[in-house]
Amino acid sequence: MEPVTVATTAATEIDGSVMEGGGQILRVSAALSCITGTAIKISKIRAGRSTPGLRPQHLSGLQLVSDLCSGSLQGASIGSTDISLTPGKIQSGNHTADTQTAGSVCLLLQVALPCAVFADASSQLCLKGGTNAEMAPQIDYTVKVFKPIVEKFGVHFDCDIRMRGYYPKGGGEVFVTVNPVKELQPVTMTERGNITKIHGRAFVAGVLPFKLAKDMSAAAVRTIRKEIKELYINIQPLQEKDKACGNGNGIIIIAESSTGCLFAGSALGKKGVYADKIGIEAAEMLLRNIRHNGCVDEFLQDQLIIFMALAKGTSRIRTGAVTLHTQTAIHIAEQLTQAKFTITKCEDELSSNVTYIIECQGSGAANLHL
Ligand SMILES: Nc1ncnc2c1ncn2[C@@H]1O[C@H](COP(=O)(O)OP(=O)(O)OP(=O)(O)O)[C@@H](O)[C@H]1O
Repeated sequence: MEPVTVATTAATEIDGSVMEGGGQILRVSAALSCITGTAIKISKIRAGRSTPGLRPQHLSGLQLVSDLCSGSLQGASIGSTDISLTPGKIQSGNHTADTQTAGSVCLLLQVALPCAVFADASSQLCLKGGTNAEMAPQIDYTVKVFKPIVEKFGVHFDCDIRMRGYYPKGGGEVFVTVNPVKELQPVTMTERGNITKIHGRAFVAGVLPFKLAKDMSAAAVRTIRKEIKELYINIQPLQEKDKACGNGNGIIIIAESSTGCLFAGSALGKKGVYADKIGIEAAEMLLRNIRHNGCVDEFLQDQLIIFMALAKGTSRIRTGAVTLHTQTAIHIAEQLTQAKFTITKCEDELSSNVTYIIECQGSGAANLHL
């Protein structure tokens, strides 16, 4: 058992440049610092990136965690490469974070959610920034793919998308209510089953013509059809009206399996890129993620590591190729908790399919406030 306590010992040093070397190291280590009560010092933050140090999304994520755990956050400003966080008691209630850019609200939730689960009562998080941003989950991914799967660990939250926001303006706002839990349950997801359903949304917002949404959807359906003949594919073209700030377009396509696995492919419109290409990009991402016989896509993999590390008991998840993001999250989780991960390669001789089982003996973090 790892009690949720107030930090008393020397700070654990985290190398922010290790492995993937990006913002994820900050989120996993800050959340685990908050939950385990361990003070941390992170150095060489995003050292290998073209703009090293904290970007607005990382800074507001750290400030949010510090606020959530009544912590002391030192050295955190835009561009800082060294910060320290000394956590206090996790506070339920209202917390707000604003990237003031199109920085992803989903990445704010990624760092805050595990912390809020260990509060003494429910938390209300008002998160502002981009809802559908590049290199991050789209909010639709967080709600339709991530949420049903983390519920298996016992993590329950509701998300009200009050305003969508896109690059470069941002201006999106989501309101998330998180319920606390005593401890997290381990999860086993090793049987992929058959793909039974493919659905999604292709959207335009602001001044962009509705035709773009229809073109993204049609191109995505055509691409998926080449590999999957028998299933009805419903990718709804949508015009975002009142609840959207600025201009944007994008698509997310979700596949469901007979055993409850969820996979997604997604893409966002970019200046000068044809809508068809956006649709094809998302469809190819989805196909890539269901071609292997794993139970999660390349993104959910890394997003589940912190919950596996915190759960009480052994979790097992079958994946496709293990990403560097996942390996990095494991590295940090093992540094800050007693969790032990192993990765086993599984080769299916009949199908020549290669999958991996990520197994974790969780640290069994206990919420002593409940
Ligand atoms: N298309 C996508 N769908 C779902 N999740 C995604 C998608 N793209 C990225 N993610 C998730 O977003 C997170 C991105 O983490 P990452 O550390 O790369 O971002 P970051 O904080 O912007 O840092 P950096 O700029 O240093 O890379 C990961 O958890 C990843 O799984």
